[in-house]
Amino acid sequence: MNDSAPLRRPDRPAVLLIGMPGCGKSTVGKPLAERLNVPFVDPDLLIIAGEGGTVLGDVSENLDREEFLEVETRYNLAVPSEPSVVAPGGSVIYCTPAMERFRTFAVTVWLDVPVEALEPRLGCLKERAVVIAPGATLHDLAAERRPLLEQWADLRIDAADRSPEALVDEIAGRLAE
Ligand SMILES: Nc1ncnc2c1ncn2[C@@H]1O[C@H](COP(=O)(O)OP(=O)(O)O)[C@@H](O)[C@H]1O
Ligand SMILES: O=C(O)C1=C[C@@H](OP(=O)(O)O)[C@@H](O)[C@H](O)C1
Ligand SMILES: [Mg+2]
Repeated sequence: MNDSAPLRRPDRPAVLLIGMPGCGKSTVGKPLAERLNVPFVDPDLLIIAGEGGTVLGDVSENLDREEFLEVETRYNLAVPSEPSVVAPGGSVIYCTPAMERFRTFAVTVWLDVPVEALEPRLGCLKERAVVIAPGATLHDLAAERRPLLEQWADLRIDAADRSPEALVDEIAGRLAE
């Protein structure tokens, strides 16, 4: 993470939201896109529409971890490199080719929410298709993902105990600096 580089650059017209499942990427992404007056893209919805099913779990149930990440990589690689706010599934950080490409046209913002705040927000992890090893806890997952989130993020936002509106204000403000 490089906190001193300018965030807003003409060659990076998109905003990519990353973070643990339940941190609010989809919830914050929509009003952030409205604020920035750009389209909102939720690649998970494109996966469901393209692969069939009503929740992502329908897509993932017959796939192993690597197969699911291949599907996720493919759909994220297809996101247009245009002004937009993109809110993929939290597992996008494992999709290296897609992340390398996002890095060429998006500012990556990490919504950092502690596990204690995520737990009550998350319903069925299986229905959400969370990429988690059998028997692993959300704490295990957060510890595994933190280095990757640090690696990919241009900006970390402390998103604990803050409303989506407050987060939109902060992200839009930081992008305008
Ligand atoms: N800032 C927030 N404060 C309180 N609840 C939130 C906040 N952001 C999201 N939520 C709630 O948490 C749940 C997960 O949000 P979601 O946007 O689906 O997260 P993600 O896309 O990161 O998995 C939803 O029920 C949503 O209403
Ligand atoms: O973090 C994860 O392993 C996942 C989180 C889910 O998305 P959200 O982060 O939007 O909950 C899911 O759709 C994704 O593909 C897998
Ligand atoms: Mg989401």
